[in-house]
Amino acid sequence: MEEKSFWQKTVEVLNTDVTVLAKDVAQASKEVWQYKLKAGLAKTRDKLGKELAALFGGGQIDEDLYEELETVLLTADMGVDATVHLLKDVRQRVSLAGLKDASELRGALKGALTDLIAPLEKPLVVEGHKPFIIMVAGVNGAGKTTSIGKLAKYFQGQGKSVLLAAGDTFRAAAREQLAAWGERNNVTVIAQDGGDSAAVCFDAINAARARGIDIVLADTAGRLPTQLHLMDEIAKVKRVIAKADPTGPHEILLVLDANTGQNALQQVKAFDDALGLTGLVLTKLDGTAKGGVIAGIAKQKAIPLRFIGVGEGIDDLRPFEAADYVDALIE
Ligand SMILES: Nc1nc2c(ncn2[C@@H]2O[C@H](COP(=O)(O)OP(=O)(O)OP(=O)(O)O)[C@@H](O)[C@H]2O)c(=O)[nH]1
Repeated sequence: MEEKSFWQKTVEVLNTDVTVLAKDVAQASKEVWQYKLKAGLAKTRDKLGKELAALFGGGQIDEDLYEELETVLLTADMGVDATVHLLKDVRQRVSLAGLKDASELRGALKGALTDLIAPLEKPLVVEGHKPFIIMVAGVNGAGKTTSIGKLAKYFQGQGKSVLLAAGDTFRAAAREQLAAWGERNNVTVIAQDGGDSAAVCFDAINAARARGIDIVLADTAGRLPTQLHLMDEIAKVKRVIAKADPTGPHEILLVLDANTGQNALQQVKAFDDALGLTGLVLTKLDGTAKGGVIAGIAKQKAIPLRFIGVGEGIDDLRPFEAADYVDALIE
């Protein structure tokens, strides 16, 4: 074999160092996120954790214990269906493993909850279309505009170029919020004074195509599922996007505020009926003790939970990972 030159050896060493460094950075970033997730879920964990600690403190597993567990899960906003499902699963685990002591229920519950919410863990892959068009919907104040800013930063971090469509033409402040954010981060924002949402999205897609942009993030105005004319209007936005690109939109995200608890389930159903959702974003998990709502969502219909938000900071939105979530929720 030919002897390697000095430069070949040097390049090899440098490459190894860069790989090791990249791994260190990725690991550190994951640890920071796990810490944030834990801190963010503190309110839910404090409530749930204290109640579970009292239950799992000791003694025998009996019917009274199951009843108390049922109450704890319901008050953590898991909802009736998810609670019934979890209790059944926990009972099965107890009988299969021959568990007797209450302290052993913790592991059984964690296993059952992880299995229930695991189908929601499907990260968004923004490949296959250029531009990849992501339409963002939700009720007023759910965190749509803020999440779009965070997502733009997240995708830029993956080396993608991003263009924002200020499709929330109803709230002038939303357009300004997006424009200011775009300016700070060197991201083009397509907006119109008083224009309609569908027209802004149409223009944005054409602009993105002309500029060779990878991803279009389209904001829309907040609306309640009961405002039927506004639900019709958002269905029109989707149809107009498909006129600009017959393959789009490639992702239709519903942004949900975790504080709404069980009400989130109705929002998912109504927006799914109107738009055919492909993904969810759950924001403000940091401000609520209702983090259990994820279980309710999973039980109703496992629409992928693409991202969860645990704060107002630009890096406080990340892909959802079921096991991390359960670890942060139940110690
Ligand atoms: N604590 C916390 N606050 C958040 C999070 N995500 C968004 N917010 C805050 O929620 C508030 C509303 O966010 P917006 O992004 O303006 O909501 P929107 O859905 O665009 O609102 P409309 O345009 O009125 O429909 C802002 O003050 C955000 O900073 C989160 O994960 N945690």
